[in-house]
Amino acid sequence: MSGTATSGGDDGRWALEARGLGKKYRRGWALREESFRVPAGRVCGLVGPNGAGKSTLLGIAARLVEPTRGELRIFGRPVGDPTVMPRFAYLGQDKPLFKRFTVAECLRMGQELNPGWDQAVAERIVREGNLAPSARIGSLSGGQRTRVAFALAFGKRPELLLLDEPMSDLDPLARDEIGSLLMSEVAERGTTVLMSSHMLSEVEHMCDYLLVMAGGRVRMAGDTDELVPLHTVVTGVTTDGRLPDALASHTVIDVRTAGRQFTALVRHEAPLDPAWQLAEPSLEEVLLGYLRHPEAPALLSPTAVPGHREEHAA
Ligand SMILES: Nc1ncnc2c1ncn2[C@@H]1O[C@H](COP(=O)(O)OP(=O)(O)OP(=O)(O)O)[C@@H](O)[C@H]1O
Repeated sequence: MSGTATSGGDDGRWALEARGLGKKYRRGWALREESFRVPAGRVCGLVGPNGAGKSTLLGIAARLVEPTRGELRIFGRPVGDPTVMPRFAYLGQDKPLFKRFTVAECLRMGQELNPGWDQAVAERIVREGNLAPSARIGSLSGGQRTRVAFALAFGKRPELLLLDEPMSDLDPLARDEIGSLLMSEVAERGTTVLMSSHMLSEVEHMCDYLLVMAGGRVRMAGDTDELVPLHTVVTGVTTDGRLPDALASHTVIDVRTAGRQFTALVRHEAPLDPAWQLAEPSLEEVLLGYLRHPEAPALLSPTAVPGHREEHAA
């Protein structure tokens, strides 16, 4: 983990720390006074169904959305603190680039606005997409515009990258290339990434931390390595069409029956019946279980709970 507690009272161990963070729109709460944290140096997948509150959370972190309640800290500083802005880059779903600018002019703007600008990195991303520096943004395809937006985000050399469904309009090759670039940034520079995505295979491949949301609430948060092994896929037989009583000793997240057989994703809280067939689920299976059942009891690992002391995070 790359973040450290720094002088001046800020605590760099937590890239994001939310306490009672809420956002209410006229039609209701988009984020319901939630508390969680994301350690620095991690790639955190932000997962949830449409309308879960993911963009709202990313918008609050990027200072585009004003919270109604609570507080969000970035690297230990309140999100409104002027020292926070240069430390993150945000890539929203609509990527608002100036359409009349050329690609080169966009990069020049990035250079002028950002003191730590890395022109070589930004140019490389543009070049690998075969984009002419003289091409106007308005003439580019959606995926090509996304590439320029990525060049601007990476060129800023941020400590925190806030990405709202960043790769949804990239072709498979560009997706693979930008994904690798993201992973090498994380490995080389300890950049923290908070990335919303509906592509569970992408989340499984890239993310080592999770924030699962539904209905404006956090349903699961923590280290993937800690969360996944708390679950088991149990297969067994029903009795007279009923699920076995012993299943009720565990938290059942998702259960399906086919003929006399049942398959359940459970959070095991006691030894599991040896008559059942047991398997460790993939991250994708766990995510699907929680997405299908947003009413399942929330699961936050200690690292994800603000105020919880975490020795190995220091
Ligand atoms: N500017 C806004 N004004 C009013 N309501 C809003 C606004 N932005 C979001 N909402 C509402 O807040 C809730 C959460 O929306 P949000 O965009 O954060 O969800 P999301 O998880 O990012 O969804 P998606 O996966 O579809 O992008 C939704 O019910 C949405 O209608």
